[in-house]
Parts: sequence; structure tokens; C-alpha cells
Amino acid sequence: MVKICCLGAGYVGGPTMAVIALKCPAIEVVVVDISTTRISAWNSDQLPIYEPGLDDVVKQCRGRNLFFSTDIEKHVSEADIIFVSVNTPTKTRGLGAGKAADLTYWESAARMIADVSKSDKIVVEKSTVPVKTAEAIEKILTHNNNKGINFQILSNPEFLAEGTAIQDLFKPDRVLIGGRETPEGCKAVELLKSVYANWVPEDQIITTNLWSAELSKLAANAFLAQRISSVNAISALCEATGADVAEVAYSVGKDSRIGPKFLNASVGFGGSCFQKDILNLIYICECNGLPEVADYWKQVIKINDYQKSRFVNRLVSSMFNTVAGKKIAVLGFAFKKDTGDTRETPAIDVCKGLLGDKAKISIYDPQVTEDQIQRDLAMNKFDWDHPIHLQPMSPTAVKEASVEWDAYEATKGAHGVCILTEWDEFKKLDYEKIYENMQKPAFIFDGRNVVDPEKLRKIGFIVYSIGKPLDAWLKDMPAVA
Ligand SMILES: NC(=O)c1ccc[n+]([C@@H]2O[C@H](COP(=O)([O-])OP(=O)(O)OC[C@H]3O[C@@H](n4cnc5c(N)ncnc54)[C@H](O)[C@@H]3O)[C@@H](O)[C@H]2O)c1
Ligand SMILES: O=c1ccn([C@@H]2O[C@H](COP(=O)(O)OP(=O)(O)O[C@H]3O[C@H](CO)[C@@H](O)[C@H](O)[C@H]3O)[C@@H](O)[C@H]2O)c(=O)[nH]1
Repeated sequence: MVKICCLGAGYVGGPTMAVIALKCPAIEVVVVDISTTRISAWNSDQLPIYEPGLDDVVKQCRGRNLFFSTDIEKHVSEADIIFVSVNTPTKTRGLGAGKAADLTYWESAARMIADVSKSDKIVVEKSTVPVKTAEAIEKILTHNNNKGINFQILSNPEFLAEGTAIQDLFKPDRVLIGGRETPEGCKAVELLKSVYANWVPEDQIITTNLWSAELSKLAANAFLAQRISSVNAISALCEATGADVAEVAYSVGKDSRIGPKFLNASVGFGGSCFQKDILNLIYICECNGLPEVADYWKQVIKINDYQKSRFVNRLVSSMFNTVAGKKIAVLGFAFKKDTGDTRETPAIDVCKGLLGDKAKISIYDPQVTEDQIQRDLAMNKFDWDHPIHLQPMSPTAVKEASVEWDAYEATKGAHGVCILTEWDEFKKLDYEKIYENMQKPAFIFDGRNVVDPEKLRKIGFIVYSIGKPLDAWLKDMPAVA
């Protein structure tokens, strides 16, 4: 029986290994982590992450061929294939701070694997890492290797998106496996390929050299994020000219060379990957003497930051240029719908912007806890991407931010409402009831284009929707920078 061990029981390690266990009953899969609370949660009825369909998959195979454990060394030493899906945060200090990937967790994982291994191992990079990381990992694994163990490194980046992780894993567009072009390397690639071939058609399993696989992951995220920044840049021009970004995106996406996906204008992209991976790409370009290429990708992040501050500026300028002391309801805090994940969510920057202008904010999200929201509002940039028990302790709560468990409570007595996550339930709210209970004039700022602006205008709201023709009220307000 092939044994798999995965280091890192997070958003990638947990769901990916659960699906491998489900689809490969003949393989034993053990997911290990340095966080005891995470492992306990994986072994309980309350899984540590919210992901549609995940509970069902875990229930089917936990205790059969899927296990969660903190006994890291035992399971690593027994495994044939070791997936590493540990954190690869952005460095916050030292060389490359604010851009380069911090490989501390990866390095310590590799050193531990080298120390405890007694038999040949295939070590799989599941985390997103800088191109050429495998070379460094190989050096760590083979340094002082007097036990004659053969270590093969493979790059097998993960392309799942949160909120649709299980479907993405069941039916991936492709599985990518990079390995050394040596007989041992090819053998390792074939073994990993045979695991995925249990449910993925073979022509969708791409094999490449190590560096292509590592770089493809960074490139894919950069291309995806670039589409969002492109449509968001156009959304600003739509507002200035009376064009409608939804109509423009539809017309542009009808060109089969462009395609319709990933063209939704928004308050900005968030999530643990896009910004981090593009910063990493920028740093690699700079290190390789390619400043023009680095500058090109920097613009994707700049437009994303611009989109978030443009949203806050629009809100403040519409409300007589001040929100001091005003209650602003924030509907949605997660970085997208169907997840409780708040890593790099645009809601953090928007809320901080409003708090900076002395607003009182009242937040509702169906999946994010009050504790998480308070931590996010108090945390420094990039601190979130460390194992939970190593993150700085939560400083005092931001008292101007309250958290409600109902959209109607959050909006009661508010001057304005911001919609920052596209949860389906926000489309179905009783906006007449919300309007009745708000201060007048009542404003709605829709950062996800989930509401029908015309319907809400008929109720009496002043509505701002990203990239849509502006209300007369908004047109008359001073232009926003
Ligand atoms: N979240 C996504 O949607 C996604 C998708 C594709 C790729 N990735 C990449 O996958 C990697 C992991 O992302 P994530 O979202 O799962 O992060 P995460 O923070 O949810 O999980 C990482 C886990 O690794 C654990 N860990 C850290 N060091 C360890 C060690 N030495 N031994 C055992 N466990 C250790 C942490 O405690 C944590 O539970 C990152 O490189 C990320 O860029 C993430
Ligand atoms: O048209 C769009 C599509 C997405 N978004 C936003 O972009 C962010 C990222 O969304 P998405 O890509 O769906 O979620 P992630 O879980 O961040 O997944 C991305 O990042 C993962 C981590 O690397 C990759 O594995 C996935 O392929 C890649 O889609 C979210 O804030 C979305 O709201 C938009 O604003 N407009």
C-alpha cells in the first residue's frame, strides 16, 4: 500500500488530501500539522475551514484511509510520498521584505524530512514557491545524506480556488507535475501521475520540468489577477463616461480569444494567493535583472490598491465628505462568497479606510467570526500568513467596529451600507425593510455588483455600483481621486 503524508493541514493540505483519500481507497493518507488545534478540529465535527462539500468527503474517508495527526516525524518516516503544503508567506523583514517569499516553514519541513527519513522518499512541493525552490530543497535533503536515501523532488502546484475547492479537485482543468529529467525523476513523476490517474483523465495530467511547473503556478495567478485589474481599471473609466462595466465585460468576453470568466469588476481581489504570488514574481524578476517585467506586474497590484481606495473615497465624498461618527454597515467580510477565509480580503482595507475617517462600522458576514474580524482589523500586513499559533496575539479590539449576526441588525440606524462580499443572501434581502430602518438619505455602495441599482433607487436609496452609470447625486459630488 502506498503511503502518503502531507505536511500542513490548511486550506490546501486538508481538502486536497481528503479528495486523494476518497478517490484512492488503496492509499493511506495522513495529514500532519504543527498546530494541535487545527488537527483536533480536523478530527472533530467542526472542521477548521468552511468549504462546500468538504464535510461530506472527510466523513466518507476519515478513519478509513484518511487520518489527521500531530505525530509528524512518525508519519513522515513511514511515507513513500510526502506532500508539503506549509505556509509560504511574504517576508516582512530583511532581504526582499514586502515581496519575497518567506521559506522558513518550508526549510524547516525539509530539514525534518532529511533527519527522520530511513527510506527513499518522493517530496512534493504543493505550496506555491519561487521558481528554483526545488534546487534549494534538494540541497537540504541530500546534504549530509550518509544513509544512501534517494530523495526525488516534484513540483505539483495546486490550482483549487476556495469556495469551489472540492469541485476543482474532483474535476481539475489540469494537474501539473514537474520533475527531474533523470530516470529516477521520471519514475517519481509516473508514480504521482498514477495517483491522480485514479480520477483525472491522463490527457489532463501535464508533466514538465521542475522550473516550468514552479513558474506556471506563479504565472497562472498573475494572469488571473491581471484580468481582474484590467476590468477594474475599465470600471473607473465606465463611471467617468456612463458606460456600464457589466456590458463592456460581456461584450469583451464574447471574443473566444478572451473568454467570459474572471471579468467581474469588484472592490478588488483578495485571498491568500494573488497578491502574495505576484509580489513573489516581481521579486524574482528583479533578482533576475528584469526590472521592466517586474514593473509590468507591479501595476496589477497598484490597480487593485487603487480600486479599494477609490471605493472608500467614493463613499466618503458621496456622504458630504465626512463619515465621522456615522454608522456604516458592512455586509460581507470574507474575500469571496462560500468561504470564511478573510486573508487579504478587500474588506480589511475598506474598513480601515472608513475607520481612518472616524466612521463607526457594523459588520455582518455569514461565515466569519467576530474574533477573526477583530484580529484582521488589528493585524499588521502579511502577519496573517503564519501558522495560527505563531501569529501575534490579538491586540485590543477596535471598539468602533462591531459585529452583528444579521444583516438587518447591522444596517439598523446606518447612514450607509457597503456590500463587500457577493454572498447570495445579499441579493435576497428585504431592502425596503432595510431602507425604513436607516438614516436618510440612505446610501448603498455595492462593491460586488450584487444588487439591482434601479430597484433600490425606486425604494429611495442613493446607489453606487462599481463601474455602473452614476446616480445624479454622485455625479454632483466632487470627483474622487
Ligand atoms: N489557499 C489556497 O487556496 C491555495 C491554493 C493553492 C496554493 N496555495 C499555497 O499552498 C500553501 C499553503 O496554503 P494554505 O492556504 O493551505 O495555508 P494554511 O495557512 O491554511 O495552511 C498551512 C498549514 O501548514 C502548517 N505548517 C507550517 N509549518 C509546518 C511544518 N513545518 N510542519 C507541519 N505543518 C506546518 C500550518 O500550521 C498551517 O496549518 C501556500 O504556499 C499557498 O500559497 C494555497
Ligand atoms: O471576476 C472576478 C473573479 C474573482 N475576483 C476576486 O478575486 C479574488 C480571488 O478569487 P478566486 O481566484 O476565485 O479565489 P482564490 O481561492 O484566491 O483562488 C486563486 O488563488 C488560488 C491560490 O493560488 C489558486 O489556486 C486559484 O486557481 C486562483 O483562482 C476574490 O477576492 C474574488 O472576489 C474578482 O474580483 N473578479
